[in-house]
Amino acid sequence: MSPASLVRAALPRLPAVRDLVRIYGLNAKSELSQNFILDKNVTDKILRSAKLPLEKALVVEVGPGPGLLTRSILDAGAERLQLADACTPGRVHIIHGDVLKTEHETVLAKAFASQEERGKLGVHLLGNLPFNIASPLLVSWLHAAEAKRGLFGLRSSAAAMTLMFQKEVAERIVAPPDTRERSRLSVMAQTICHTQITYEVPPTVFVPMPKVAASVVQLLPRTKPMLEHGKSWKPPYIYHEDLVRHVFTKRRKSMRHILRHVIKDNPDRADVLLQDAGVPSGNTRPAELATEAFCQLTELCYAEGIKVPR
Ligand SMILES: C[S@@+](CC[C@H](N)C(=O)[O-])C[C@H]1O[C@@H](n2cnc3c(N)ncnc32)[C@H](O)[C@@H]1O
Repeated sequence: MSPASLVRAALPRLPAVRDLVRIYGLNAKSELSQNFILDKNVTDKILRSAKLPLEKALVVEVGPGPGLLTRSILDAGAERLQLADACTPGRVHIIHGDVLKTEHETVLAKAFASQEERGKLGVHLLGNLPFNIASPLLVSWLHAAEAKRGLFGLRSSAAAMTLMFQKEVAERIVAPPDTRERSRLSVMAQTICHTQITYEVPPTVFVPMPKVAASVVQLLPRTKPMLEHGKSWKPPYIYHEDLVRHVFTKRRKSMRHILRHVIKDNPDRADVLLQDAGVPSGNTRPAELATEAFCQLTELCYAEGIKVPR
């Protein structure tokens, strides 16, 4: 028996999640986007498809609900929910609160007794996210990853994210240029991370069954950020966000048209900037633009002090 399985064998058995749901009379609340997975085969598959080395990692799970995904995380070797806490002392720390309002520092302070310990572990953010807050949460993490802040600032390789989204949102996050799904979220995410769908989850595995399917997306922060291009300065990510958002609000227009309206006092500059950013033609539409070209355009516009409508 391996040491890990010895520890596991010595622990009291956790009640089955289906029993916990029954014992505590848990009802999924739609206002909290609660759709639970009560099949461990599914949560194990989510973990396996993530292919993450979790043994030496702090795993931060958002919205554990009845805790089945939590069990799969623990079985994958990560550090250890209330009942799970009692059965696996010290491995689970629970923070009650709105994830959008919880400071990363609160999580770090719960997980690590000292500053020195923080550098020793990688961080993985995992979760079957509440669909109603998934996109704003991801964007806030992208900002933190870009700035190497909080949970994303512990090591040179920033925190990996393995997160379940509504299928349609997942497809937007990973969408390459020239696809129907290509959107603001695709460019924002792909500027900072390598993205891929690792697992498609059919609606039938959730209780209650949602109207839409879900997909697990893995986002691995790039070691060489796209917004730098070897320069000693870089435009703020928030400026990039403003430009990308503005451009996609006019997704049916050409890039030339959009940019000419942004640079009202010198519209003829638009073609030069697009050319310098490597955009093949002024007629290119926002969804056809590669992430690299968006980043170059952001750099050029920022360097020229161009104000982007918010
Ligand atoms: C889709 S359920 C997933 C539950 C569980 N992980 C599973 O897979 O069965 C989303 C969970 O996030 C929680 N949640 C909803 N809004 C939240 C918020 N703003 N902050 C933290 N958790 C939230 C819900 O209570 C629920 O437990």
